[in-house]
Amino acid sequence: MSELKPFLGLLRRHQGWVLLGSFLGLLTLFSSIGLLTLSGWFISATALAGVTLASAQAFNYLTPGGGVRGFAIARTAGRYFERVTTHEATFRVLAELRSWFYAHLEPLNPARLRHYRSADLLSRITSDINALDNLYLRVLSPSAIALITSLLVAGFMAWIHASLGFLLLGALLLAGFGVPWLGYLWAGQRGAEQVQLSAHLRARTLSYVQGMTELHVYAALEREQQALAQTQNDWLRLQQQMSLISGVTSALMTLAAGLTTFAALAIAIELVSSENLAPAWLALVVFCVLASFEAIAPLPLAYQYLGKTRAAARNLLEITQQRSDISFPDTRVNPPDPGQIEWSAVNFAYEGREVLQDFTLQIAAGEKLAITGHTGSGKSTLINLLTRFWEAQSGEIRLGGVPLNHYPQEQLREQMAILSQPVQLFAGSVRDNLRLAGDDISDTEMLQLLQRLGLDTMLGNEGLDREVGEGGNRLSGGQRKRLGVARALLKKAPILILDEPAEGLDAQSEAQMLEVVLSYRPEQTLLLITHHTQHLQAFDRVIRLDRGRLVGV
Ligand SMILES: Nc1ncnc2c1ncn2[C@@H]1O[C@H](COP(=O)(O)OP(=O)(O)OP(=O)(O)O)[C@@H](O)[C@H]1O
Repeated sequence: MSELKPFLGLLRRHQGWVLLGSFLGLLTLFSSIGLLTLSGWFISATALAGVTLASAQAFNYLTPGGGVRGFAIARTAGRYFERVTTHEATFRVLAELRSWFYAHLEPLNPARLRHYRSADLLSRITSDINALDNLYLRVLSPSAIALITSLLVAGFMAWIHASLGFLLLGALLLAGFGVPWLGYLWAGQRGAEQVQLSAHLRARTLSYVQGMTELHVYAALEREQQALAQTQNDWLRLQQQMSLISGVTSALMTLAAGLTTFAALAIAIELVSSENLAPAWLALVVFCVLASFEAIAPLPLAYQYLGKTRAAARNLLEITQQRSDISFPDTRVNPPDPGQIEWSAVNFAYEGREVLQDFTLQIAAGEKLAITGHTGSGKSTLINLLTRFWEAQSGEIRLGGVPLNHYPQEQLREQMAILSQPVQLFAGSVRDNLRLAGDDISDTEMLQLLQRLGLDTMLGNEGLDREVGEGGNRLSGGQRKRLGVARALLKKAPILILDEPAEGLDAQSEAQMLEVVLSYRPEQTLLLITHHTQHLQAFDRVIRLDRGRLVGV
């Protein structure tokens, strides 16, 4: 259970709401038991009082009647406020959990996250975190309430007669521990399997939806649908097994309540016969015993799903306990030569696969440099190292004359505007996407640049409000690229890095785009990665990378 410890710490931060919710839960349960107990006594006492005229006149109807009404009101109001506060507590804890998880996820560089699928990470941040609401709402608070209630109600019964007290305490402890424990053991690994299977189902569904065009084209739709249906069936089978367990444990609880009530009735009849108990108390005992089982009724379901909660907790901790291998200092640096880039004897391998060998290159501030080379020769890797998404195994990279690892993360990001491969556009308008480059960019500036890049016709009547669709899917490949180039150009940074900006562009659009890129910020250092060797005459230098080494500098 150690995996749940960090989450208990998070609960403590909202202990006011947590305790209030539990207190109201306790109050509601007492009102409910009190209502049934007092009603049982009131009905039988009233009936017995009516046997003779004298006893009927002497009987006080008002106080117990008021008590019944009081309990009924307290139960209704208590239930309402208990729901409000426990849900408030849960939502606060969930919000805290999401921020906590994201705060741990965000610093993990792509190198750390490469083994996770994005649908898997999404699943952790949504359903795994949601599964943790079971911990407070269904496990901790109801268990504490059940224990306190069992002790108090059994104490009350013992006050009536010791044998009734022992019977109720024994039955509540046995059923309250035994049945949930049985549910927990029986569910076993099924809860954990549910977590893995639903993440798998989500990832599979996502890739099915995203890849529908390819699946259609390759006539593989049916095969993928069958695989998806198989995963879904596995998931449903697991759900059925869990439903069977909850059905059986809930039946056991009802059986335990029935048997205990029956035993309590037998004892109470004996006590009434031996005149150790007033006859009117017979119904009180029966109703009180029956109602007290309400305290332990929710426990089996909670403990049955505890395995799921634990698996969700482990999933989250697997991410949050990772430390980024790349750390950034806090103090800003003062680069003497902003825009200058220098790689000195850099060696780099992805998990043992060598990409850069003794790589040395200097780019002067303001220089316009194009890097060409075969696919897979390591061009994009240069960007991965410059952004510190990955760290070189040896050698040094300097930016503006300062070692790269001396830059705080924010300052490092300020140094570069990057068009990555593939370009990432966000669902929203053209303006929303360009705004990422800076909040202070005016519409006029955006429109002028889009016009220079030949993108003004794409805007149509909507202008900058034109929606680009999810991932830019309402734009053509070439329009997406150019919009990405525009965003990179709009960012005021000493260095501009463009990875394959000409991909998907015809020769004329490519020449137009390069002309804009070279002239938009003349003082900016430009590092262009491309397979296209035409239109590079205006660059200061064109170099070629071959299997991680420079050739033809
Ligand atoms: N995240 C990664 N993990 C493992 N290997 C990688 C990773 N990224 C790239 N590689 C490998 O590193 C080598 C260099 O990749 P890189 O993307 O730098 O090449 P590139 O020259 O930019 O290729 P292209 O022109 O096709 O974009 C390739 O062999 C590639 O398979």
